[in-house]
Amino acid sequence: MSAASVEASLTAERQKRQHAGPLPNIPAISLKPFREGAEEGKKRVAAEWDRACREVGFIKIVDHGVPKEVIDMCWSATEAFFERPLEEKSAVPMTANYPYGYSAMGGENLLASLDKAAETPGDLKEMWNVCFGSDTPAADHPPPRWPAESEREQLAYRAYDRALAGLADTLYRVCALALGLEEDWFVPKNTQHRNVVRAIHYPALKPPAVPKPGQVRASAHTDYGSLTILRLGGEFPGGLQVMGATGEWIDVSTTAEEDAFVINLGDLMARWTNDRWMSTPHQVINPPSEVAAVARRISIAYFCNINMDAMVECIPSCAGEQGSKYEPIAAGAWLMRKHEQTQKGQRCYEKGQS
Ligand SMILES: O=C(O)CCC(=O)C(=O)O
Ligand SMILES: [Fe+2]
Repeated sequence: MSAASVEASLTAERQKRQHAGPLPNIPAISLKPFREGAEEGKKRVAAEWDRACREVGFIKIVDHGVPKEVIDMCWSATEAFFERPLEEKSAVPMTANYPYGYSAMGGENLLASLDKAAETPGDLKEMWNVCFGSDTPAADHPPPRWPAESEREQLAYRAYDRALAGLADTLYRVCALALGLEEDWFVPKNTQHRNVVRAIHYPALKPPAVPKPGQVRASAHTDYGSLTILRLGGEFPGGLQVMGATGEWIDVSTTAEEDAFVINLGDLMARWTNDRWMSTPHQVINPPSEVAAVARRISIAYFCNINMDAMVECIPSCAGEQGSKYEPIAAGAWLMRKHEQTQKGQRCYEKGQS
């Protein structure tokens, strides 16, 4: 993908945002009134959520109800995982057919998910992905694969997955009310969900490991699924940036004290809502060179993916006067095509396919 075509695709995203006024930062929403259950509080949260999804597509949530111990356990299991020798991590590789497991430094190029031929170098990160699935998984759901002697990681990730699946359920309920649907509208779409815990390690950049021209920690992209729930680390500058209303990049970080998750919407949600809500471009930039040799960063993303065979077609309350803008698509087919695009050396999609 040439620099010009990257710019063109990001410009299109910027144009979509022109209707919204510039916002100084991403909005923050407390889930407390929703979790308390009173109708009035739920409605208020849903209205804030709708506005944030229409104008920004990125939201900080606080009072989310996920126990701190569960987050801390997953965090320390993640640090321990990335300290394993490369052979142990590589024992469970991410492949074209298994979109989970371990992906080594440079193994993914997120920019490639926006177009068909990204020629920039792979992203400066390694990743560990686990998909536990729902309590009633599809028959073809692959059981999670683990490296040897990983009981601690397995327990910590399992607990995190459970807690985040619960949070995802709450967020889908907020989405449903925000779209004028019955609160449990998304429940049947998630009976066989494929939510993924993705731990990401962006190592410190010590010479000779310095970025190649154009190489960044996570290249500009939009997420593919419905909702992403991010837990951010990183006490150093050089982190997540989100495209704001007028196309500028906004730095997004969280502090330990605020105990927030950062939520963003993915392409399927934008499509489902007929672009009422945004799947916002974002990236992770490199740390400034003065601190690059020590500035390691970890984040844990939780990608909420609905049932693979669920059809995504314009939600009735989003059709408006113009009607549906997109053809219905199966969620799984969409996700797998995106995954294949980003795997280095596995560009098995047809050229010319959109
Ligand atoms: O690490 C982060 O802060 C964001 C990662 C991300 O956007 C992704 O993996 O899709
Ligand atoms: Fe992302």
